Amino acid sequence: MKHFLHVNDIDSSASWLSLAAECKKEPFKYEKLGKGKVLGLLFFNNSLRTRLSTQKAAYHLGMHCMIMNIGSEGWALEFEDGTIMDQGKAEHIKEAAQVISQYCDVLGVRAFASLEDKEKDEAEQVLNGFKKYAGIPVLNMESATGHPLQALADLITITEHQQTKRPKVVLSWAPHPRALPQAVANSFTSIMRNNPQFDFCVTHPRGYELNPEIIGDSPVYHDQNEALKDADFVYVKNWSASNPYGAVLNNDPHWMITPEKLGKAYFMHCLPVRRNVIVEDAVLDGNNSLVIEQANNRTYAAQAALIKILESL
Ligand SMILES: NCCC[C@H](NC(=O)CCC(=O)O)C(=O)O
Ligand SMILES: NC(=O)OP(=O)(O)O
Repeated sequence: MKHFLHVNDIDSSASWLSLAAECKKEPFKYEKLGKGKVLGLLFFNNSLRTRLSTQKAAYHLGMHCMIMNIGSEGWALEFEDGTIMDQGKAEHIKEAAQVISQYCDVLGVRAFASLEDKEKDEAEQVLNGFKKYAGIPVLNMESATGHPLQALADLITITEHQQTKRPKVVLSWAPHPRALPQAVANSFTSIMRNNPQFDFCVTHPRGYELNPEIIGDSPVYHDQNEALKDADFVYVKNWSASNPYGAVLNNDPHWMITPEKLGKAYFMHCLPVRRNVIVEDAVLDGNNSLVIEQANNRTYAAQAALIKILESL
């Protein structure tokens, strides 16, 4: 039984990319694989793309999909062991996960970082709680520290548009009014490092350092213009600071991506994106934006991950 929790669960980029391409060309090719199987999708946070593209992927695979906004419609869940549950939380993950697993064959979970307790976020309490107690394969639909389905869709998109053998790919921080998770930046960095054919670097203001274990030996620039020089793909994302954890330290509008900064490079963002805060209208409305195609590829990324899971059952 396979889970899809992290980009490291992509055992071979080449084979996953060709599987996704096969699904894009012929979406119903694996329709029989999921027949009679139920995919449960649990959302502790909002979603547009993840919810609809995963549901569409399930449809292509012949699976039935059950969706619950568990964060707002379900009982508040307790994740700690041995707690006296006399406060607000009505149900323990131990029962909830076992019950759900009787209804579903595969379980997708979206549970963002709290951005309050770094240790708990890094322990992936929610995702690992379901993995531990559900006993069925778990699909990460953005957890506290990662968004591997997004990273796979991004890898597909870059591969489809690259014009040279070793394109330069820059991950750039951009300002945002709210404190956002590091999950997207983490998974994008990990998938770039797992595919060293890309000339990858990161740029962010001081104070926004990502986890050093994830960054590894990737070059990091505090000067955005220096990082963007000769870029082929510019992947833009806000994330909150690491110290103090979850803080907004910088709102400098000079980090916003403009057509001048982008030059000839392609613009990428996972969406949803704040116009004229993260990126100027002219970039999103111009020919170099890949954001719509990235969102399209979410369906085939989810389909590839679900095929690998279904084949392991
Ligand atoms: N999965 C796509 C990104 C989800 C989330 N963005 C957000 O919450 C943006 C919300 C806002 O713009 O208010 C994030 O950054 O991880
Ligand atoms: N990119 C992404 O995961 O979008 P949603 O948050 O809308 O699912």
